[in-house]
Amino acid sequence: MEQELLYPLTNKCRFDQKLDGLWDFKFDRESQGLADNWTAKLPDPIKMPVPASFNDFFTDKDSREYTGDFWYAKRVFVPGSLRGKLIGLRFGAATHRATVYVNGQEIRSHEGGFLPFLADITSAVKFDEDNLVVLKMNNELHRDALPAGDTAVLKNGKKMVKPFFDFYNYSGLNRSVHLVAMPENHVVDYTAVSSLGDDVATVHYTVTTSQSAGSVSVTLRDENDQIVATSNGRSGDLVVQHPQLWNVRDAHLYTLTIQVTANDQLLDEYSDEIGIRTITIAGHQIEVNGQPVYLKGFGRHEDSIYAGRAFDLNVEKRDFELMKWMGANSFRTSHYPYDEEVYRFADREGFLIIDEVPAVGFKMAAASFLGGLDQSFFAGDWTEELYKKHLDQVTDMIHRDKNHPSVLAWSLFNEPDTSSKSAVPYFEKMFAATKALDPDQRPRTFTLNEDDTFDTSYCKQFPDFYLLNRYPGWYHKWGYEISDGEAGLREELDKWAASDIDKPVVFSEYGADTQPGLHKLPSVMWSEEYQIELLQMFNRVFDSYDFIRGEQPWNLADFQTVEGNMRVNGNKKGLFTRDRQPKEAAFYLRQRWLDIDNNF
Ligand SMILES: CCCN1C[C@@H](O)[C@H](O)[C@@H](C(=O)O)C1
Repeated sequence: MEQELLYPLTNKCRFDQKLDGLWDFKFDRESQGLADNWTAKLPDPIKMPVPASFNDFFTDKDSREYTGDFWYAKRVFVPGSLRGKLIGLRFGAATHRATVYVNGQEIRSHEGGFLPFLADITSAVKFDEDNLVVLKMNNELHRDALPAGDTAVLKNGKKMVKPFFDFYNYSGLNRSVHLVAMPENHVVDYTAVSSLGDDVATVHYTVTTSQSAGSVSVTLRDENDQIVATSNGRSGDLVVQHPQLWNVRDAHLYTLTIQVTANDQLLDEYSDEIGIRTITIAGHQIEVNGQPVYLKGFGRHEDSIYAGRAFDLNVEKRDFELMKWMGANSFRTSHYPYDEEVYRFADREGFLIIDEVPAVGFKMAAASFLGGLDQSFFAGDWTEELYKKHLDQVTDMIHRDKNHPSVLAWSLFNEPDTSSKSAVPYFEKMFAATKALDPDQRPRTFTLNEDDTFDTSYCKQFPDFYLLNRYPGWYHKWGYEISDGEAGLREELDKWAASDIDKPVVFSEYGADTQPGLHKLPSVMWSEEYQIELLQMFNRVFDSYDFIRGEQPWNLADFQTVEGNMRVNGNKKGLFTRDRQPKEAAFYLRQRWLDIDNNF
C-alpha cells in the first residue's frame, strides 16, 4: 500500500521531469541478470520506447509473446539545485512487477501493473551527475496475482502466459516515469469531500504532511481564479457560496491549493483541481447532486496499435471526442485502473467513471473458455495470497483516485465466480475491508457474469448497485435464436423486478464481434447488420425496466487479445475499429443516446 500517490507537479517547491523516450532494454530469458550484475550495466541492450508495451514492436513471435524477466535502464541527470529535497522516481505503471535499482543500489519492489508507485532514491542519488536507473521486471501471470492466469512452460522451455481474461498481456513501462523532487516536509496526501446546502457548498478537507511541523493553509479558487474560500489547519471546511457544481457533461472545476509554512517560510505547495458534487444511490436511482442520471457509455481498454497498453494522450483525446460524439456520459475502466490523465479528462468533460481493479479472471470457467479448468475459483489454495494483493490494489486505486469528481463508483471485481458458496467469505472480507477507504463513500460494486444470475449468484448482497455482463445473442442463443436470448434475458430481469431488491442495475457488457465492412441482408453473425440487431434487442429490454439505469456496451473500440479460434486478431466487439473509425452500429447507437437525456 503506497503512501505517496499524489500526481507529480512542478512549482516553486516541487520538481517534476518526465523521463519518456528511449530506454535500454533486454530480455532475461535465463533469469540470470541479477547474478550477472545487470544492475550495473545491461549487456548489448536494444532501445525501447517508454511509455510503451514492448510486445508489438517486434517482428518475431518469441519476442512478442515473451514471458519472464526483462530489464530497462536509463542514465538520469539529477541537478544539484535539488539537494536537500526528497528525490524520487515515480512510475505510472510497471506491468506486472518491478524492482528498482539506482547506481547499483536496490531501492524497492512493486507488485501490480496498473497503479503508480514512488521509489525514494535520495540515499542513492549523485547530484550534478548521471545516475544509472535500472529496473528488473516480470510479466508472468499467476492465480494468486492480479490479473489472474497461469504461466505455462512449453516443451521447448519457453514460457507462455495463459490469461484467465480476454485482453492481451501487454507488458512493460506502460505509463510515464517521472524524476520528482519534493521538500522533506511536504504534502503527502489530501482529501476533499463536498456536501451541498441551499446555494452553498461545504468542502471538508484533510491534509497529510510528511512531518508534523509547519502550519497548513488551504485556498479554493474558481474558474476565474478568484479566491472563493480559505481555511487553516490539517483539516477543515471550505464554505463556498453560490457554488458552480460539477455535473454530468457540465463540469465546473475549482483549484484547491495547499501551503505548508513555518516561520513565514513556504515549505511546500500542492495544487489540484476538484469538483463540487455529491454521488448517492437512492432506491434504484444513481444520483449526482440529488438528480437521477442515466449512464450511457462503454467498457473500454487502454489499447492501441504499436504501443499496446501504453497510455497515449492522442488516443485518449480521440476516444473522448468519439464518446462525446456518441452522446455518452460514462465509462468503466475495464479491467484495471487507467492512467491518471484519463480521470483528468473525465473531470474536465463531465464524464462518470466506474473505476475497476484488475481482479479479473477470478473464474476458472473463463480459463476453460481459454482452455483452463472448470472449478470454483475461490475454493483454490491461492486465494489467501491473492486476497492480500487484491486488497492492496483496491486500497491504492481508491487512494489515488478518491479526489476525482468523475469517479462514480469502485468496481472491486470483474466477473468473479460467485456461483459457488466458496466466494462468500472472500467477498465478506473484501467488502468489509474496503468500506471506509473512500472518504466520499462512493458505491462499491462488481460485474456479474452470465453464470452469476439472479438465481445462481451467492454474492448479490454485497454491491451497492449491480453491473450485469450479459451475452445472449453472442455467447449463447445467437443468430436466428436471438429471440430466445431476449426471452431469457427478460425472464431474469422479471425476477429482479419481482424481488425486494431496490438497487440500480447497469448493463456493463453486451455486444457482438463485428468485422467492419462485412454486410449481409438478412444479417449473419459478424456482420455490421447483426451488431445493430443485437443492440436493438438489448435496447428493447432496457426500455422495459425502470430499474435499469445505464447501458455500456462492450466495447468502445476493437482491442487486442490472445490469439485463438474465437478471435480474429483480437476482440471485434467495438462500436469503433481499433484505429478509432465507426462501424454502422455507432451511428445507430448515437441516435438513440442523443435522444436520451443524461438525467433521464
Ligand atoms: C464472457 C466474459 C465476459 N466478457 C469479459 C470481457 O473482458 C471480454 O472481452 C468479453 C468478450 O468476450 O468479448 C466478455
